[in-house]
Amino acid sequence: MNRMGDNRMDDNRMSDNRRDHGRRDHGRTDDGRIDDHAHGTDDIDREQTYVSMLYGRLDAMRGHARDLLTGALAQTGGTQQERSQRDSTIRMHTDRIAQLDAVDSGLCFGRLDLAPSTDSAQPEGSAPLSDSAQPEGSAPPSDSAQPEGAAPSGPAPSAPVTEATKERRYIGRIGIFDEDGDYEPLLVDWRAPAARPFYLATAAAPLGVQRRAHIRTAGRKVVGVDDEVLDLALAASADRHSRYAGLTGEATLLAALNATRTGRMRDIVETIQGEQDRIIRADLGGVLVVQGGPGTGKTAVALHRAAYLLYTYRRELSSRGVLVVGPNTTFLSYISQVLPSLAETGVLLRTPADLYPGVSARRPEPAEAAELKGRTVMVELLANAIRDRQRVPDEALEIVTDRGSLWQDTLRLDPATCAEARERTRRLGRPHNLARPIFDTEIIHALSLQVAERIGTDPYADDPLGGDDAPGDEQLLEEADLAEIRRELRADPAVATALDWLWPILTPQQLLTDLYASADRIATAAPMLTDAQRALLHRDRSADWTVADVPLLDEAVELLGEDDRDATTLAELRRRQQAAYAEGALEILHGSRPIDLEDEIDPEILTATDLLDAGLLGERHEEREYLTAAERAAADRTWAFGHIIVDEAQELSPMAWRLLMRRCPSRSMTLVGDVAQTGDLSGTTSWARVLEPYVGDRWRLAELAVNYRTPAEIMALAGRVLANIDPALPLPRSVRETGIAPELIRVDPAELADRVVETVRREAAGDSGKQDSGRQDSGRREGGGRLGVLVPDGDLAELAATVVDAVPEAAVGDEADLESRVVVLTVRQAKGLEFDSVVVVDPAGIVAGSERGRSDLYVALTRPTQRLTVLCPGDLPAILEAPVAA
Ligand SMILES: Nc1ncnc2c1ncn2[C@@H]1O[C@H](COP(=O)(O)OP(=O)(O)OP(=O)(O)O)[C@@H](O)[C@H]1O
Repeated sequence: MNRMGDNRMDDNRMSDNRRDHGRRDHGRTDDGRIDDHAHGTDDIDREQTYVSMLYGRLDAMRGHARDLLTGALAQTGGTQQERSQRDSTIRMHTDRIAQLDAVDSGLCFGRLDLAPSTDSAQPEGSAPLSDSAQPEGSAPPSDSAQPEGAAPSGPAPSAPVTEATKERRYIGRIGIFDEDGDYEPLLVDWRAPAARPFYLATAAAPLGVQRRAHIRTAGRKVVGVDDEVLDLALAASADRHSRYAGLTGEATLLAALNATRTGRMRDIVETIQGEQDRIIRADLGGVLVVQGGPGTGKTAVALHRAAYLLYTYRRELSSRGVLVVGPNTTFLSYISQVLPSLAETGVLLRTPADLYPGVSARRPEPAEAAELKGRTVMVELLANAIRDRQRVPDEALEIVTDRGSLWQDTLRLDPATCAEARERTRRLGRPHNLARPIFDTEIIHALSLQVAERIGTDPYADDPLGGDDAPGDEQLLEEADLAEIRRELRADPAVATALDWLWPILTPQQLLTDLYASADRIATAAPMLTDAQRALLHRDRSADWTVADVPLLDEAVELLGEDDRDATTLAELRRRQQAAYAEGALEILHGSRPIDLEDEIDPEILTATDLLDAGLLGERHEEREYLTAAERAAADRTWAFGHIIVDEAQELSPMAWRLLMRRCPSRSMTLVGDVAQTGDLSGTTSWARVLEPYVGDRWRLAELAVNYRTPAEIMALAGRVLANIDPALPLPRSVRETGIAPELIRVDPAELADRVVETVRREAAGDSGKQDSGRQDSGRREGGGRLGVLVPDGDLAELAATVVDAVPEAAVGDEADLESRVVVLTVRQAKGLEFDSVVVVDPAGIVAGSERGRSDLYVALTRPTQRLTVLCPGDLPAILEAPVAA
């Protein structure tokens, strides 16, 4: 295992009232070369002019893409190949329009003023920086600026830099080039090497940057410019008064961190910090583990890394696709906007419950059962269960054949023949379903000998006078006759029934359903388990699948061999996806038609929706080639992804790791998580243990140590719980203080529900009732935003009902709408989420609820961005009273 460069920041906490620290003093640092204005309206006006120009270009690019799409949609007929080509073109233009729509908000967010003739020096321990504004060659980036360009592959060489780009470089969500002027970069994609100094430059290592500006916009309007001057002397003097050196774009960062949450995660492209940037841009190959405490930006980093990899290694990844695995559907919907806002739509987002195509595992089950199913002993158990289905009858099987009068008879398969056929077949070591033809051959052969004996034996073989056969040659049938008999036996329904009984073709679903439903089958397959463990597996035949069943289904396919029926399902899935896609293309085109058409549709103007009728749509459905890698991968269990990113990776069971590793034979993976937050019993507390079977010690570790979410006051309380989990685990340092202490409230257990409602009403109404420093921040809305109520598993139903009674718009449990003002969840359901204000109900109940209850409480306490209230029925639990770990 290699540790990536030291990512820790020293003493970098900000409080709201210090947010102006580090802003530039324009008078002191003007180098005379850069057009310098007083910070204020002049700055804003100047940036507005530039930003408006960029939007003009964006609109032109969109208009062009729309015209191309309209043209492609208008084409009809042609050969199969031409139609297929046309559909790929339609897909490309549709995606392009969607991308350009997505980057409209916050198109340009940064500016670098560079020292004259200074190359951006390469930061220590990082990939080389270059002045190139695009990832490959001198053409505009194919992914962002133009769909038809050559796709880049691998880190890019430098491109020549013009005087203009040396002096001032604008950074944004996509690259835009001056098509009328030598393709000079007007806006540099944040992922391009040329944008890197925006994230990495510091006063101590300015990388050629003299000034960095964060441009804040609302819609297309510039509303603020936050400047930083990267001047060592100025920074040194400021640092003497600062406790938070090392952060970039402090003012913009603080505004983002303090902003009221919406229930959807935002991208952090404007304020990525140096330690995060190094992870985002780490090499594609190998396994990278990102370990970090709560709120350190692991999820944000993982998603931006996906966008970066797709940009930099597009050729490799667009054909194999990128899979992002998150803990549950609520979490996926929480993060669902991030990649589209970065103009990346081709990533497949999945929960562990959805990794087996065609199965959506939603049934909850006891934690102990899930833990047992997550153990690797299940591989042996499944293999046993399959062997158990390869039967040998206790007595001879009678098969009444139906093959014409010649040899219509009852054949007999005795146990010894069946056992021998089974043994010979097993010895070849093929998966069960794929071995069936071999078993069939063995049995058919045995039966054909029986038939031959009955109809082909020479009655006079022993009679030297009875015929012209040589003495002892009893068989009158020739090989061709025997082959005919075998063919007829194969076609005989009675023989087929016998074969199905002896060696049934099984789907993984059948295998597991039959196994779980039979105590006898479980006993045979699981001699290594205790009675109590075997009882955990037993369940009703009609019960739905659980998350822990998914890796077992997948493992079962490996042991059984692929079943043809999966291919049929796949074909149907593809057909439906194509239909949905074609409709989507029309919708997008309709949605992004020129604004002036919205008001008054001109009947003279022909739009693509007029040209593409239902018949054509139907024809388009026949085509298969234009599915993206992500869409094809979603329906294909055997798909090998180009890269896999796993969030909350500490929660995966050993069996789930086996499944994921099968999906990524190249082992190009980013695993983000926190071993202090592991809640599932089958999750891990050691990355080395998880990875050893797959990559030995050949993996890299990057650590994130700064908490961007949870204020210092709340982390001090959470630190007590962490020290109780493991005093050796480091507590991430909060980047900011709010001056609001968490409230720990003892309540009468009999009044718990009432007190929950009272607190929810108070928080939802915005009357926090707490001491506040009186500071008001631009991004902060006192009492506004989202409230999370986190309760012990067993209390969810009752407490949620009480809360919904009082606050009808409250959302509850699995798949809750996170945009609701109030959301009631168990801690497990709140994994990875955050709220402006959190009410943790019954911490002792949360701790007692599971063997990993202390980790659950740690997770619960670290969800707020602003305020925390803890309601404790009875006494305060000791775990919250313990001294803060050193
Ligand atoms: N560089 C940054 N700029 C702005 N916001 C950031 C930055 N880094 C992290 N954040 C914000 O901090 C919050 C926590 O980030 P994130 O959810 O990615 O953390 P995490 O490490 O995955 O947390 P957990 O393990 O607790 O789920 C999010 O609101 C995220 O947007």
